[in-house]
Amino acid sequence: ISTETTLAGYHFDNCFMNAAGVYCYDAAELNQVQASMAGTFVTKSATVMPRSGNPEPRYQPTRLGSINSMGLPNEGLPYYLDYVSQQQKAVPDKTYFQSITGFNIEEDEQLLAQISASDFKGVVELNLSCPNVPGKPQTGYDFEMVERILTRVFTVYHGPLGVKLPPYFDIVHFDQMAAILNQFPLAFVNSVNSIGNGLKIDVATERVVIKPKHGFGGIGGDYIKPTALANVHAFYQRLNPAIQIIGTGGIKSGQDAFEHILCGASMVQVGTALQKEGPIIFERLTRELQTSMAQKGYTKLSDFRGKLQYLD
Ligand SMILES: O=C(O)c1[nH]c(=O)[nH]c(=O)c1I
Repeated sequence: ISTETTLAGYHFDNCFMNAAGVYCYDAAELNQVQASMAGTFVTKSATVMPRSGNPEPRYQPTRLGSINSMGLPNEGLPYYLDYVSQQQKAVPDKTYFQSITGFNIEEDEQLLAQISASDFKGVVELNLSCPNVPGKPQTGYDFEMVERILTRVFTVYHGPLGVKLPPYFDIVHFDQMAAILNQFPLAFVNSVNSIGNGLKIDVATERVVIKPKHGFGGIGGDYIKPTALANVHAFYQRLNPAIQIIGTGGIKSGQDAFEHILCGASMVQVGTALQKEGPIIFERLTRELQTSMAQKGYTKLSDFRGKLQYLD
């Protein structure tokens, strides 16, 4: 029973990987995902200059998931390009993901120019959905801006590239975003990023649990799985089949991954649960997914990918 997959024309031995932001800040963390059963890794979203991010505490696990307002801390794109370049030489038969995010179109173009000038041979994940930089709106909710960004991006960059989207909650928004995304030769769409600007409260102290933004932060974990599944399936139904789906959100078991794939995902990313259990989680998730598949007589992901049935 195989959990291998293909994305952007590349083969991956396993369909599981980390979600950007989790276990991918530096070489110490990335090495652990690289050494795990994950099929590959994606780096922390990289910006033009290194960033220290928001004041701590800025991440809190909760009983049902997590809340974070990291504020885009990262070592800057050159750091990650160097790391990936090393891994391309050390472990050449794997394809890696570089996440990037600019503060405007010019920065997006600058980041992509840096990638083009490097020996990077992987897949770019353009993050359009960071909810935690004060004053920076979630680009994914500004449809005209998304169209302008993608028009510029595909004019200047010609390698495999996908976008990380925020969750949408309105059918008309799925229709409008799909109409924009279908205009571009995207390798994939990754749904979903955290549900932005949630609030977790410590009732004993009557205080919020993270410092930035009066305690407001992106929500991950069990809370967001129904929204994640809906976004995966909505785009799977609407997008040109050449644009694959990466499913992210609420995956903490093999069955959760099965559900994302049934909704149409070709790759699944793990955030909150990876943060809690560490990269060893990929062994359990892979085993559990294989068990789910075996119980249903499936031997490969394409046996059931996108085959969610309706009641009508
Ligand atoms: O606060 C962050 O760094 C962050 N946190 C998230 O939950 N999603 C994102 O895309 C980012 I860039």
